Amino acid sequence: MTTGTTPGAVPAPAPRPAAAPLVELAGAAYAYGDGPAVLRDLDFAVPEGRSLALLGRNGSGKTTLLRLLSGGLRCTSGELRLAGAPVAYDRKGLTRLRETVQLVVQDPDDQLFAASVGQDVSFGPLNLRLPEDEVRARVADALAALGITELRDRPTHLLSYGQRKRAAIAGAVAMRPRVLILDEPTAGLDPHGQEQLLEVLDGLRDAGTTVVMATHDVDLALRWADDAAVLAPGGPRTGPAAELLADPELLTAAGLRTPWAAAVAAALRAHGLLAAGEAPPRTPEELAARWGGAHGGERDGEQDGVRGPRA
Ligand SMILES: Nc1ncnc2c1ncn2[C@@H]1O[C@H](COP(=O)(O)OP(=O)(O)OP(=O)(O)O)[C@@H](O)[C@H]1O
Repeated sequence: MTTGTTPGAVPAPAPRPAAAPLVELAGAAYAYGDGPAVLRDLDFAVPEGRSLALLGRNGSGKTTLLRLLSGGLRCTSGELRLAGAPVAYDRKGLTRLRETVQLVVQDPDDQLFAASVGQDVSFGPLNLRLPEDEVRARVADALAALGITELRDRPTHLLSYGQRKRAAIAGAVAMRPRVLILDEPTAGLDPHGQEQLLEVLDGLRDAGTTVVMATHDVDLALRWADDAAVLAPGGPRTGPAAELLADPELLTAAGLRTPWAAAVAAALRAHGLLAAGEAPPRTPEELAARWGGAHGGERDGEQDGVRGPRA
């Protein structure tokens, strides 16, 4: 096992063994206690090997859905399936699920509990009773992937909020999940921290990890995600992020605003500056580079370093 030093450099997960979706909810419903169903009749398969942004208004059930997918909550009806087989909520079944699916909750303080970063990140692999060398390699790789190798011996309570977020994500990454789920991971991060985190998540996805992120940030979702899942009153809609987040009816129904890039694309089209089928700009930098005249680059040129979803 190699121990990488480049952020985002983690070993690729094992290839998919089954034709069925790796993780899916089938006919799932969930209600807290005696309360009304938060989610009902939910069929939701996580598109594999891609990045997915989960969006919806406050209280629409994003966190609940993520907890159902990761086994923290159990459907009140319907089922969670792993590679086509219903998940057994016993120790063995949940261990198997957690080897495949890892959830990073929104508040890192709900996830970090060991004295030092290294101890915290090693907790999951140790729990799997992996050999010591393997645990060491996983911890080193996860810390490197998150760019926090130098924080290994730092007490967790002395970390900044952004560092705690990274440490919590490293703990999940050390489990080498094939599906990494994050609940609002960019909330509370400054713009630089957000960009760094998105690069880390891109690195994980490019290494083969499926990355699912709940977010309220439609601009970030459109820029970062391959796919989107929008929790709307009629049920969730899943599809290419560029398609769903340019659907005004869906956005209105889900209480989401129009992403900046979608509004700019509509304006460019209205002025005949964007041909049908031509990719719209995803960022202000790309707008300036392609349409900015003296302020930007070539009209058809792709600006180096401009981030965008994969084709
Ligand atoms: N522990 C709980 N007990 C009872 N009801 C809960 C609990 N957690 C969430 N709910 C309710 O379930 C519904 C969905 O909540 P959830 O946290 O899944 O939504 P969300 O889309 O993640 O919201 P937000 O965008 O505000 O984070 C809400 O009506 C909420 O009040």
